[in-house]
Amino acid sequence: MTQQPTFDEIRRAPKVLLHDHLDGGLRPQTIIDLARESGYDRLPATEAGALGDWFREAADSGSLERYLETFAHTVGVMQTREALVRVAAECAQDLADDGVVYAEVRYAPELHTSGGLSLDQVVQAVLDGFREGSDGRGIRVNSLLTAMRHQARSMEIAELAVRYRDVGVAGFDIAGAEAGYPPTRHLDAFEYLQRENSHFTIHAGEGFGLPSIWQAIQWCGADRLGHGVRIIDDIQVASDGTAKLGRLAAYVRDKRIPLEMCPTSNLQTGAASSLADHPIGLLRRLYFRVTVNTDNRLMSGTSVSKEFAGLVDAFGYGWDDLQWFTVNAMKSAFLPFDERLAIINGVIKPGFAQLKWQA
Ligand SMILES: O=c1[nH]cnc2c1ncn2[C@@H]1O[C@H](CO)[C@@H](O)[C@H]1O
Ligand SMILES: [Zn+2]
Repeated sequence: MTQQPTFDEIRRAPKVLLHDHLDGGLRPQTIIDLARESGYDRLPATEAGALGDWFREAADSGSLERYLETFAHTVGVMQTREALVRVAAECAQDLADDGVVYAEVRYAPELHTSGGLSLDQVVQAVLDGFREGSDGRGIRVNSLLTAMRHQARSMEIAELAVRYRDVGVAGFDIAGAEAGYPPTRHLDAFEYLQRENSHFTIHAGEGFGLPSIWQAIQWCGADRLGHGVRIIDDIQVASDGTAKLGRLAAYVRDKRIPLEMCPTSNLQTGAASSLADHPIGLLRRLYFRVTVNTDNRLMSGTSVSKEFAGLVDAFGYGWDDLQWFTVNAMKSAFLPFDERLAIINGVIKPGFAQLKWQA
């Protein structure tokens, strides 16, 4: 009971994933296959092991902008219906193999139209892939549609998200380089989504600090924050460990605004310097609504189980902590309340109870 969860036990626990990019989670061999089929000739390596290494190393640059450059190769091979169905199906399979029972996986439809697909065709292909890959595997995967923050198509993408909301699109997001592209550039899209009673999350407080988080919440009305790590800039910790929250940090905690934290990704982009120093330790101690996520499984060589195992090592977390993160994530999902409750009470709690009992 007091033993630390092992990696194998963590893998068997029912987990929830809210922040994972479809174009950041391809299997290296799939990239190679799809590049060959489509004639994409710019891959930096042609052997799966070497290509996986290249992504992890290239993404480990200390800069969000350089990290994002690696997506040219994944997006480059995701331009046909067949490619999108395959990538989405394999994503669902890989998450199920990792023990994920509910996932919201995001991607930017506007990045997948250079082969002639319409935005609707892109969304339909990914929905079909998730359905195919989830079938019979004890996982449910919904889509989040992302708009790129440096582009001007957010209204179109928001409308797309609303159009598909009853058939597997759970919400909307904006992503891309943060500095210089404040979320308020897309205010019309967020106001439209609010009028439609729709859900959205915003990447904020990763490559840029508090003003970005403040805008995302107080101007745009974000339901959740992608990353949100820089919220610690609004928290002062005294030498005796007591913490004083500024007004924004207090608001985020009081309103139970979910933080979609992605520890390994933050180490690569320089948003945190080491796992032991990652703000997740403090934020968990202060009972912010922290969730644990992968961001980009390919670029970070990670999975939800690996993120959990890393946190167990760094902070000594036990089963109760891992269950708390998981229930937090399920409570924060863009699903109807009764469906969230059914997964918490019917899947998560019994699954963790069994593992705790065995440990
Ligand atoms: O951590 C991140 N921060 C900001 N943008 C990101 C991150 N990871 C991926 N993307 C961006 O989101 C797009 C759609 O999935 C990706 O193509 C990438 O440009
Ligand atoms: Zn992200």
